[in-house]
Amino acid sequence: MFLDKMLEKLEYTCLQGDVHISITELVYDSRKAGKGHVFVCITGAISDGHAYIQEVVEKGVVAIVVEKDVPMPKNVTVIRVENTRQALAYMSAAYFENPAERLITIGITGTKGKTTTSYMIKTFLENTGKKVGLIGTIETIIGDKVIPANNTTPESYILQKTFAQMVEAGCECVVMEASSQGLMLHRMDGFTFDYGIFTNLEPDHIGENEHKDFDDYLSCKSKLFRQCKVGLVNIDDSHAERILQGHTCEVETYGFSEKADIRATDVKLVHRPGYLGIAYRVEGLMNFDVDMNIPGKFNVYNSLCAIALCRHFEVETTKIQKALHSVRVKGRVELVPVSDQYSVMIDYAHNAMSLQSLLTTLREYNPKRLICLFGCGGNRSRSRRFEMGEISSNMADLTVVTSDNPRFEEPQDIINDIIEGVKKGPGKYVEIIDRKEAIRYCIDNAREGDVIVIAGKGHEDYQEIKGVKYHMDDRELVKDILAER
Ligand SMILES: CC(=O)N[C@H]1[C@@H](OP(=O)(O)OP(=O)(O)OC[C@H]2O[C@@H](n3ccc(=O)[nH]c3=O)[C@H](O)[C@@H]2O)O[C@H](CO)[C@@H](O)[C@@H]1O[C@H](C)C(=O)N[C@@H](C)C(=O)N[C@H](CCC(=O)O)C(=O)O
Ligand SMILES: Nc1ncnc2c1ncn2[C@@H]1O[C@H](COP(=O)(O)OP(=O)(O)OP(=O)(O)O)[C@@H](O)[C@H]1O
Ligand SMILES: N[C@H](CCC[C@H](N)C(=O)O)C(=O)O
Ligand SMILES: [Mg+2]
Repeated sequence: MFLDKMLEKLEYTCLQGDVHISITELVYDSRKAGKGHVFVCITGAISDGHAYIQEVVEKGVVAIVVEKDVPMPKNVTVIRVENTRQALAYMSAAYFENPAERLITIGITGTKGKTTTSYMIKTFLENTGKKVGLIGTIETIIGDKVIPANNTTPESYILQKTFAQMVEAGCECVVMEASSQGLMLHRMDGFTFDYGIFTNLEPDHIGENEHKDFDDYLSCKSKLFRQCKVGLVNIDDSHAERILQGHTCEVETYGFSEKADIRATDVKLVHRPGYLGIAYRVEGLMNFDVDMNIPGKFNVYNSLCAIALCRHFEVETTKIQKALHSVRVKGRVELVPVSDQYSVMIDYAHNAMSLQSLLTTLREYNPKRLICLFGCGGNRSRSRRFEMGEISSNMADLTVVTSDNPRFEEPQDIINDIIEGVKKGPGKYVEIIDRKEAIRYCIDNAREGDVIVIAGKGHEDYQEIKGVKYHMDDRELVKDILAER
């Protein structure tokens, strides 16, 4: 492909050389650069692509794209843009021949519920015979191919490449999570979503390398509604109006509010031994009953917005009802069969909002005791630790503080932060740094009627320590502990 074709939709200045040159590959990592490539210099969180110009020129790169002043390398085209991440997105879309235009694209943003909703939508749409690709926190699914995820929303080049592979695999639709960082870092620039979904908003992802404050977080999420054709918005969320500020899409609303286009009413918790579920009625633009065998009031929101979306695809009501009865998402309110006497649940709640909503909804099922085990990730928003500690202390009968992914921090330091939060509330707590031993403690001390929540790691099958991911899966830990008893 010619460089000028890749730059077509971008504003740029050619500082040196010719733009009508043939390019063999688009790269943004010097380690992958080679002859005939164009290299886009990204200013990253850890390193700066502009520092590798000499290296890539020696490897035979014919053009570079920069956003900073750099010494001019010889015999190479140099393109200057305002923002190289944005340039990478536009160039990637062009390089893969705008695959998003050949897919129905559905993007979901919000603090919580994105992953759950995306699987519900995929399941519903597949019931109409459509082939649906998925991109999110757990994995990317392209037809029969499943690739574990690195990021919830991948870098633009990977995203566009994935879209192209989906088109190739015969997918008609793609449902994806649009993370706030993904929106902030221009990973989804260069195409328009057919549908944008807003689940909810609470402060999160605020801190070093993440968002500078709540306004920035909110404004990144709102970007989706200037980049989609139809927006489906949770009208009950107090931030809905701000999320829609400056929107350019058609808007449809869902929620419990009388004003919502699609409403949930008559919510009933379903509690049978070894079974926690929820039932409700859909009203407004659609009318039917729903009975789900996954728990949690928040799953009313998740399923309601998936239903609202499916209305646009004319999915038959009976198919939605059937799909909802069987839908399950790995590591999201996932019940592990352990005992008839008590319940063990693996969940991905790893911030204040999710833990609060999780524990609130589990309380409603009237467990004898609610036991909450969790740790917090290192090198992530520190405020999560104090907040989660306090919430658990206020809402659980017993909090078991342990390790999550410490990354480059000391596990004990993270635990100390959590305990500072726990101490603000009235709850009892124990501290067991080793995650397996902490789970063992919960199981050894379980009593009839208890609900034990193992929170924070959900689908993850690793524990990340100092840059290395060691195999660890909460499901396997539970199984091993039971076998060792
Ligand atoms: C902190 C952060 O956001 N890191 C992400 C980011 O890294 P970065 O671009 O800052 O990379 P960097 O290492 O500083 O390097 C800068 C540039 O120099 C280049 N480089 C680097 C070294 C070298 O030798 N040569 C070279 O050319 C790199 O290729 C890059 O282009 O860009 C990478 C590629 O897109 C991401 O994989 C990586 O995500 C890491 C894994 C991450 O954990 N990110 C989190 C914060 C994140 O994005 N989370 C959101 C939301 C999660 C959710 O709540 O669901 C997500 O969407 O995943
Ligand atoms: N609509 C919701 N509102 C509040 N909490 C929710 C909602 N849906 C799920 N949760 C809680 O949040 C956790 C994460 O849910 P899910 O993975 O669907 O959200 P997400 O938006 O994809 O999160 P992440 O950004 O971490 O990937 C669940 O395990 C559950 O505890
Ligand atoms: N996508 C989230 C995942 C956090 C999950 C938790 N287990 C942790 O490691 O902090 C993040 O990167 O902030
Ligand atoms: Mg997710």
